Amino acid sequence: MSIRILATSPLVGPYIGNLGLRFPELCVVPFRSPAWTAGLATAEALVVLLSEPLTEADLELCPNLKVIGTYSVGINHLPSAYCQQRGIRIVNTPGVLTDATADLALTLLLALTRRVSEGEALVRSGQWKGWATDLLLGAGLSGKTCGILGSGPIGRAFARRAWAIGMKVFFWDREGNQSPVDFGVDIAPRLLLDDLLRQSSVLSLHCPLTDSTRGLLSREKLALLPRGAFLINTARGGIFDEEAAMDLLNQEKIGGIGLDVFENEPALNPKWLEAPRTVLLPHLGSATVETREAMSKLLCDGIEESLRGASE
Ligand SMILES: O=CC(=O)O
Repeated sequence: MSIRILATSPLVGPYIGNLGLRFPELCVVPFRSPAWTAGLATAEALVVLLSEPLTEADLELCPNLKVIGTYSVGINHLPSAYCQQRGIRIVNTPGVLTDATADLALTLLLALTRRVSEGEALVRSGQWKGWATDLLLGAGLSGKTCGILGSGPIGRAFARRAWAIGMKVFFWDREGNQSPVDFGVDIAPRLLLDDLLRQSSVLSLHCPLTDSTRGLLSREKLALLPRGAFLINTARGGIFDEEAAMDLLNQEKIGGIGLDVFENEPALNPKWLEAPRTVLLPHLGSATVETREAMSKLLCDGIEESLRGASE
């Protein structure tokens, strides 16, 4: 039987299994295993994870390919321009992971500013001597400014959360676009990047990784942040210069960094493990049962629609 749908994971929930009932030519095998490579020759649909980058050369081996489903909202691991040229549809999972990702960004921000990891480590170490006036004092957020890079659904969802804890919100997305952003509970100004950086006590990244956002926050740009600012990234590694951010952190110019994503993850720069005032998570933005199931459903529905649409 020749393979029509080539997936690298059963995903969360019953949806890939159900798709297999309707398309028996579905096969789940590890990414880049010999069986996966062999399946490319007949595959009409590929299902991959965000940690499984596809190249043009891979897709050259798929003469029948109609659709690629990625279990992520980000599509920076796929050759989009090539897909467009060949009429290969990309199905991703926007919308359903918005709240989970914004929740995680807020979790990082609160954990960082209220020194949650240090407090927990102290309690678990058995060294806690009791309540003290100056024990692990953190930074308050109410009344402070929050700059948000990216005014898409996740940036706006994070803005609502920042607003709810009393922060004053500003956005930036594309240079030159200065129309205010209505984020559902308030309307926030959109600033030029340098102005936003100069004013952000907290900077949270919510833009995709593209040719125009890769390396966007260079050493010079990061240096514009006010002394003691907090940087949160739940978007993608590669948007800011990690070495420069670590230098600014060590010089106490940056107050703290909360990261869910890294350049070259999971092989992170070992300096992160030694860096002070950081909270580091293993790319958990969409990691709730409800969200991952909703992502599976959206992805499998999109694959089915693409295959049926193509054969009708
Ligand atoms: O990072 C997570 C995603 O792109 O879904």
